[in-house]
Amino acid sequence: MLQLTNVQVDIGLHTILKDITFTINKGEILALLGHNGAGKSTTMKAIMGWQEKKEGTITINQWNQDNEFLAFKKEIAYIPEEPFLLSELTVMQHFQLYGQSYEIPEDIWMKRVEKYTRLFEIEDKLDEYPESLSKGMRQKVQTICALLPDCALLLIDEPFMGLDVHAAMELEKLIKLKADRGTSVLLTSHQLDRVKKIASKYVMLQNGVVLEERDMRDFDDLKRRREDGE
Ligand SMILES: Nc1ncnc2c1ncn2[C@@H]1O[C@H](COP(=O)(O)OP(=O)(O)OP(=O)(O)O)[C@@H](O)[C@H]1O
Repeated sequence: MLQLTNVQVDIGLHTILKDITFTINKGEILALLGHNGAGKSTTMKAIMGWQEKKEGTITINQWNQDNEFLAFKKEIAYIPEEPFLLSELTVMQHFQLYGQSYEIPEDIWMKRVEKYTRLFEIEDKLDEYPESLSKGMRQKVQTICALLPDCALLLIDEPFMGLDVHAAMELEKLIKLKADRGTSVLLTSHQLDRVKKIASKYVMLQNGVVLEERDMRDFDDLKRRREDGE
């Protein structure tokens, strides 16, 4: 489904990502792990085309990012680390914008807006502008925008950060549901306990290179063996 091959990203004189190669299959949830500065957000931005790559290829299904960018982009919904909302649009207008951009049928769009605003407890904020929302509420709006369409790939940078306990639990369930219905999910998170519950695979980044790509089940075993010096 998503394939990164030998992706390199330079920022200024520095190589931030080097030879990044991994795959996510249809309906798979893959966690991108690593310390602060390992290159997780840069990988997400490179997939989105927000960060130019120097080398390598990124494809989703049959679409190559370099040659068919619009078709490629339409396959992705993205929740960035920092909410990215438009100050001149209300909450509802953001949902309408996503509905139109992703051509979601009106009845499905309506049902999802009702469901997600109820689950994330922001039904009473629909006419508000981003500046009057708390950071967590802005995060919820951004999250709902990305959950509205049925994209092939859902990219989520730190999905649970800033969300209250209830919203984080709902999001966890919704991510699993999306994956069960065929969406592939790439997420980054420092909340390992939560990630271990939902991801089936992980890619560990270190200083911009892939250290390992494995089943999530192997994570604790490998960590223990490393700590034991095996
Ligand atoms: N715009 C930029 N200009 C210069 N360096 C950058 C820029 N963006 C990222 N970097 C560098 O790229 C490296 C990877 O950053 P990135 O944000 O991808 O890490 P991360 O794994 O997402 O970290 P975190 O867990 O802290 O979110 C870091 O060394 C960072 O300083």
